[in-house]
Amino acid sequence: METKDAENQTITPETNPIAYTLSVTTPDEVVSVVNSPELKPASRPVYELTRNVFFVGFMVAGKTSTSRRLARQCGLATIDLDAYIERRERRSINQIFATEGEDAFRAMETEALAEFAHKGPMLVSCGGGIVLREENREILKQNGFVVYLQVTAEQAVERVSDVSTRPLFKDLETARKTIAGRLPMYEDVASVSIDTVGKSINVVAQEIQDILEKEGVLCLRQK
Ligand SMILES: Nc1ncnc2c1ncn2[C@@H]1O[C@H](COP(=O)(O)OP(=O)(O)O)[C@@H](O)[C@H]1O
Ligand SMILES: O=C(O)C1=C[C@@H](OP(=O)(O)O)[C@@H](O)[C@H](O)C1
Ligand SMILES: [Mg+2]
Repeated sequence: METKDAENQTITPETNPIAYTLSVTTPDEVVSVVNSPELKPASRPVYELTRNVFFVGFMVAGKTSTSRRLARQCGLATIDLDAYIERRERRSINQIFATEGEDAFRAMETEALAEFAHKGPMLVSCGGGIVLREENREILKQNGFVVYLQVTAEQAVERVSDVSTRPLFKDLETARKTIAGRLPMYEDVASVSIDTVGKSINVVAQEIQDILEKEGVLCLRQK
């Protein structure tokens, strides 16, 4: 499938490796893009990861946007599990929920997580419900550094512009209950927790970069 950027130019591994990794349809593609000898010097990654970094947290915490921002500022590969599932299935998350139900989606989510856990290291933004399955929590804990982005139900409602793309996002009361119910699971997997309330995506991304460098998860590339 051909991918275009904001100027409607075709994105290839050579022209824009970071954007390209957002749209792969097989896990092996990410590895070949990032390690491609064809990359122009200007496109080569500046930093490298020593481990995967998984982003978890409730819907609209900023997992997708923050991991993309960090990928761009550090020159890292990133994959969004929801976007990957949508491209591979050629259907939206909403359509998958509507036609096959949540259990079928959760099975696809586990499969995608397990695939990417061993293709990195890379930034992996997960869907908000990734922590629901114990199997997933084990994969997260054993295969990388887990960044838990915290958000309140009030802030989530303020941020969410279009609930129709998130079948499980209903209203403030449901968001409160879901966050409370998932909290122990997010805390169980978290290597670090970051409060995102009142902070911009750029500020959160910089905070994460500083933590990853301090923890030795993110290093300047040697060559
Ligand atoms: N820290 C933030 N400050 C303001 N808006 C944010 C922040 N993080 C995310 N958003 C906005 O919230 C919406 C959902 O963000 P997204 O990254 O898709 O969240 P998630 O992947 O956690 O569901 C987007 O419109 C995004 O611009
Ligand atoms: O919290 C959840 O159960 C879900 C979160 C969504 O991802 P985001 O957290 O990126 O919105 C998406 O995976 C699906 O709609 C289910
Ligand atoms: Mg997301």
